[in-house]
Amino acid sequence: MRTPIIAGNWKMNNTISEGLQLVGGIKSHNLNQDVEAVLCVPFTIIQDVKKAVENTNIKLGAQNMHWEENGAFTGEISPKMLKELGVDYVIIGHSERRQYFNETDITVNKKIKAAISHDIKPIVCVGETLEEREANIEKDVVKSQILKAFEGIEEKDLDNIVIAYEPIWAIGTGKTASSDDANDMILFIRETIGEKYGEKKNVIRIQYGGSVKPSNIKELMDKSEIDGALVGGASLVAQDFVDLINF
Ligand SMILES: O=C[C@H](O)COP(=O)(O)O
Repeated sequence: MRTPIIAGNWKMNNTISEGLQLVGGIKSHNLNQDVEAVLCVPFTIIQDVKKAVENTNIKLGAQNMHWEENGAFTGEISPKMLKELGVDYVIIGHSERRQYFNETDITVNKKIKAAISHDIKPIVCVGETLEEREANIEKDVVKSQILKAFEGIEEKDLDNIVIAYEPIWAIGTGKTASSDDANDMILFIRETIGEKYGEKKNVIRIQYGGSVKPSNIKELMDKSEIDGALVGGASLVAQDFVDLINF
């Protein structure tokens, strides 16, 4: 039985005061304790959100990190720094990082290894573009992303890795993949993991992401292979995020 995990990705939104107001709104509701709730917040708010979620079951995440512990990498944040702040999760390889910041399958792989070695759980993002889906190569694309991301990753680490399948055409567009299409691709990802790791495929949690909102969460979560959601826009509204956790 895989524990459902719903993670909010605030992206580049919320100052400290705005973020604390949002967390306050979320905390003022009862949250389903059987669902793991994660807030992936900007680096500038991590310390404050950490304090704000103390004594709750809400977990803390970052949205990116470098793979080295320290060094001459101006503007970067290391896994060691995140660990010191008490971060539980880190998003790796989000399509916006791949698209705008030259994130590659190679850097994704290095970052996953660095996260694991610092005891931070990576949320590894994969997904195809609209052009790739229209060319019917979406499964080839996603399989290649998965195999490259998991190069050199040991079977024992799969318990602590989450995959997020996010078709790029569904991110922030209001277009959601149908729950059947999302489930079909997530099953395919699970089978791909199975080819490499055997029965461990049944342990790894795989989320769907892309225009997830209170009105479609239940249909997605009812699918056999979908273990949760990585949520952008709807995670910025306290009531919506609460409704997602309490689907
Ligand atoms: O990380 C979250 C995804 O990019 C989805 O964003 P969205 O829910 O705004 O479509």
